[in-house]
Amino acid sequence: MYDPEELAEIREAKESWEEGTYGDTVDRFGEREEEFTTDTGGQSVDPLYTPADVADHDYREDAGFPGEEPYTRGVYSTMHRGRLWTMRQYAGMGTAAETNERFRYLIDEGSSGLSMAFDLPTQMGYDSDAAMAEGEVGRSGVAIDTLDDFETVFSGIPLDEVSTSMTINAPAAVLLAMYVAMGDQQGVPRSELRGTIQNDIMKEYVARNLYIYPPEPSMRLITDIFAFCAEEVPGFNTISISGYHIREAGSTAAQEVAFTLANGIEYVEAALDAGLDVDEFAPQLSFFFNAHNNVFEEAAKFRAARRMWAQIMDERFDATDPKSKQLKFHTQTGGSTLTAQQIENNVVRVAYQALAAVLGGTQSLHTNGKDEALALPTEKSVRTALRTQQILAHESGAADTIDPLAGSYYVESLTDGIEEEAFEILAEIDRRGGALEAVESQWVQRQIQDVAFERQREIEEGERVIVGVNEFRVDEEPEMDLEEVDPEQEAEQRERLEGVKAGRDDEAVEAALAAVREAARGGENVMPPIVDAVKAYATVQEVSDVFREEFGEYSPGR
Ligand SMILES: C[C@H](C(=O)O)C(=O)SCCNC(=O)CCNC(=O)[C@H](O)C(C)(C)COP(=O)(O)OP(=O)(O)OC[C@H]1O[C@@H](n2cnc3c(N)ncnc32)[C@H](O)[C@@H]1OP(=O)(O)O
Repeated sequence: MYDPEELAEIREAKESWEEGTYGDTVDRFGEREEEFTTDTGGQSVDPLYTPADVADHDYREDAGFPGEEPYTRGVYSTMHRGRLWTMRQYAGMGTAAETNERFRYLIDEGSSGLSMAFDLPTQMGYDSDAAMAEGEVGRSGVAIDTLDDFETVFSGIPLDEVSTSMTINAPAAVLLAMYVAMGDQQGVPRSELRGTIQNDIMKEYVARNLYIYPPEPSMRLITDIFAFCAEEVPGFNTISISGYHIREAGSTAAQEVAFTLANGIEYVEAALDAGLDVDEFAPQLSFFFNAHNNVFEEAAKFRAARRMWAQIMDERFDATDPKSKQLKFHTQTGGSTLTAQQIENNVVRVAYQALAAVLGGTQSLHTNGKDEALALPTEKSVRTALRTQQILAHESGAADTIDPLAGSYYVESLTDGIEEEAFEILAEIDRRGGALEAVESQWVQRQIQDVAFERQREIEEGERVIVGVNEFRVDEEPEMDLEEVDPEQEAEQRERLEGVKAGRDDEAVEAALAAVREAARGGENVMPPIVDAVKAYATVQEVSDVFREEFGEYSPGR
């Protein structure tokens, strides 16, 4: 990209700067650290970057233009100038009615998409009246037992006007079926439904641990969803391949990218093995990443991930539809970076993390509430979190030009570095027989644990400064006004479920569940019978139990 002669001059001038102007000062005063590294320690950070650091860059091949391959600069041609990212605050409160209230509040305050958090029993395919559910109903999100709960959650919310993301994995097929049934009830054509189901079982095995079935049938459920959506709900994102939890478990930024894309590759291969055509399902794959504190490293990570996915889809899978190669992603600010000490400092952390996500070209963003690591966020902290996005969108200028960090010698070098490291990890995963093998043998988990352990040591020994935790401490009682879950609501939800069960047509439920079983045993797509079952008010657990009986349950460490 640069004239070789000019480059040689720059290199020479930099050497003389290093020896003279800079070197003299370092000799006299030193620097704050012996070695500077990126937040996750993967790359050392030089004092200064120059054109020499991007000398081997080919602008068109490595950066290109927004909306064009390799999508380094963004998946859409106008990016945030054309449409701001979706402000999508993750929420789910105890009962369906409370969740409906919070959703309406968020929409009134300017949220542009919904993101539904489910309680643990729902995420594990249990109803609120199951013994396993005791003490957990409505705690970490909303309890959904039947379509009746969905009707309450979405009351007054037209599904053709708002897109909804659902953080549901093992029982994703059932909740997707409920969303489709809800749309049918509201008279919204299926082709107009917009949203995302997380549906990412691989990262449950790696980091989040909310799995039910063994890998093979889990993959079958996922590819059935891909096929069903391609036919019936083509605008829905069928999966949100998530690096977020991998990073929360302690990975580096490069590992986050590598393990997430490796899981993506595993899904594409499973779908191809199931006989789908790559361009039929790949446009609706979506991704989900974390944003930690190092603004430049994080922005570079998003750029690298886009460039890598385009290459993988092109070279490995021969995708031809441009949409198959566009890595669209949601970002959530880093939960593990929040501190209980001086809780208001979290607002500042979240703002930097959100800036990184926007500079990195995110499609959708959740900004954490300052209290989110401790409890469900209060209405006030949710509002501040949303306002953080609105200030970024309307006051900071960060959304006014596309990929503004491109061309920064530093950020381009970081982008290259993350890409290189992540491709090396992908090659190692290939050598180990693919992502599933690497996860089942615990290799992936061990890689993450090693980094997490080292990071914890650095914090404990004061090598890594966490403001308010190991430095800049104050001696004060944390002032916290945390959201509390009403203990009565568990009993209320059980009664509600009992009422639905008493009022439904049991024979219709039996027949619908039998059809689900038949599809599970045979090769038919399981989605149409699940839609029928939820319309008959079969519960999440009743459908999940059919699969438990047919597929068995997973226990790790075979
Ligand atoms: C931690 C916690 C836990 O563990 O419990 C969690 O997991 S929370 C996990 C929470 N997860 C989430 O919330 C995941 C959210 N994910 C998503 O929303 C999706 O997967 C996403 C990342 C693809 C974003 O989808 P989205 O609908 O918000 O945004 P899109 O980018 O698809 O844009 C919406 C529509 O606008 C169009 N559009 C957007 N921008 C432009 C532009 N500049 N020019 C022209 N068109 C544009 C798109 O083509 C699309 O249209 P069209 O639709 O017609 O193509």
